[in-house]
Amino acid sequence: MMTYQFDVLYLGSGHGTFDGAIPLAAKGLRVGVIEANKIGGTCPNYGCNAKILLDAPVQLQREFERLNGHGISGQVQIDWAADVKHKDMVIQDLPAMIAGGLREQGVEIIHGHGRFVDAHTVTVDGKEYTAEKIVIATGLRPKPLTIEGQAYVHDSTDFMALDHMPDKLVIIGSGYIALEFATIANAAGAQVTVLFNHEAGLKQFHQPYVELVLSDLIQRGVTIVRDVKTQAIQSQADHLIVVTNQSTYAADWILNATGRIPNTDELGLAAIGVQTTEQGIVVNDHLQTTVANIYASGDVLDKKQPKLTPTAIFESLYLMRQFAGMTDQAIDYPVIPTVVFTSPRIAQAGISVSEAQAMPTKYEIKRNKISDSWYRQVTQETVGESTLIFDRESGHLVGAIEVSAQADDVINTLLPAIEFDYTAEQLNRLVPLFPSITSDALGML
Ligand SMILES: Cc1cc2nc3c(=O)[nH]c(=O)nc-3n(C[C@H](O)[C@H](O)[C@H](O)COP(=O)(O)OP(=O)(O)OC[C@H]3O[C@@H](n4cnc5c(N)ncnc54)[C@H](O)[C@@H]3O)c2cc1C
Ligand SMILES: NC(=O)c1ccc[n+]([C@@H]2O[C@H](COP(=O)([O-])OP(=O)(O)OC[C@H]3O[C@@H](n4cnc5c(N)ncnc54)[C@H](O)[C@@H]3O)[C@@H](O)[C@H]2O)c1
Repeated sequence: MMTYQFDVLYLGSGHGTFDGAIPLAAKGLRVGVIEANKIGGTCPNYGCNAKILLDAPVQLQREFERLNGHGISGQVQIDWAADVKHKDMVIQDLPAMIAGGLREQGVEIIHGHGRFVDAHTVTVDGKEYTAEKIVIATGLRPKPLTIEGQAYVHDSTDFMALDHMPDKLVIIGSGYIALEFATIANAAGAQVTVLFNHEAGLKQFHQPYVELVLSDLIQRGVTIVRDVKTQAIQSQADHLIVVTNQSTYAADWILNATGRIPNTDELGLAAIGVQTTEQGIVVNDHLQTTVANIYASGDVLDKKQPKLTPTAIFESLYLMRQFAGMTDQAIDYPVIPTVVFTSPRIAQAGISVSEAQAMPTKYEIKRNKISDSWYRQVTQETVGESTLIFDRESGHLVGAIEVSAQADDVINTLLPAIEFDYTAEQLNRLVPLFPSITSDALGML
């Protein structure tokens, strides 16, 4: 019988890995993690944590704006350079903290780019590591633009490291990153133009709510250009020009936010028989690839679930339980909520409005204006709406969508009712703190 150095070896150290690798090693398994870049991967270093720190002053600015003249006065100015410094200060220790958590349980961390030699062997800088099971959790990277002048565009990581906010920012894209970063840059004083390649933005979100967010951004001076094809970037003496099929746009800085692609191409997967698609690694319902001892986790999967941190955490914990012999069941995904951190935000969970509209005999749709919620007057919140979807037969909540400053908190509050199919009796026994947004959110049921 072959003996391997590790029971489980992970490629990548993001949430698709470490949430599961730490408890797995704590159970006594020999675990290794190979990381080419910063420990912790995208979310802590260049994703969620970094982004939300830059968004916090925007939220404060908006709340101040709403309460201005209601007991406070003045203006909140964002000092971008100081804001970026604060972000760096808060996140700089996360890689060491995560590495510490891994090492404390005996996980060996190997720095470098891993590539398969065979189904049980990975090479890093010429040194080979063997494992009984290998988990590919290599995540995504920005999709490059394939146009003339592409070298002049930057990605989301570059944006969050900018030492000053450019005067004129052009953003190419219409998804999460395009609209969250347009919100932040506009609040920090940039003149922002966003180029959509379609008529609609944020296609996975309820479109009337997306339009509400877009009209708020337009009112604040953001230019949204729809259905436009970006053709080239040209460099002038002191600025850049974005050439499109509609017009040209001057820019000091250009953000490419046209999506992210899986890190599968430099792993040697084809040679060992691991099947991939353009969306990522093909797995079965046990997250097992087409090679029996190789698994995959997180954003790198070809999956229908949203490619988000909570999904990656759920998958890494599922694999931990499977490898530790705690389950042999297929992965059973819970309801995964999604939010776009614009201002106002849009958050949603469960059955969507379009799904409900397609089955009117099964689902009932109820709309609530946030002006019906007393608690919103605390911060003078006036822009917003929520849509709740109920199963007609049981009367239970099966979906919720909200656009408002506190949409993320409202959807988090309603999530257990959707996931655990709460009955009216169970809801009656939920006694939230009062006054609170939670109390108002549950009051809608
Ligand atoms: C700007 C931005 C904002 C985001 N905001 C949110 C948010 O608000 N909420 C949310 O839920 N999600 C957000 N996300 C998504 C979230 O970051 C990802 O879903 C999450 O990081 C996925 O974890 P992962 O472990 O699958 O991949 P990653 O965190 O990307 O980790 C993969 C790791 O693998 C390493 N790697 C790749 N190839 C190799 C190799 N051959 N050898 C060794 N190492 C390798 C990479 O260096 C990387 O560290 C955001 C993403 C971005 C880019
Ligand atoms: N709040 C959050 O949870 C959050 C925030 C940021 C990022 N993320 C994650 O990060 C990943 C990447 O986000 P993203 O915004 O880059 O991708 P995305 O897939 O959300 O959006 C990409 C957008 O770019 C558009 N596009 C594609 N090619 C284009 C072109 N040539 N010109 C103009 N537009 C083009 C697409 O139509 C799409 O709307 C996603 O997996 C997302 O889940 C999540």
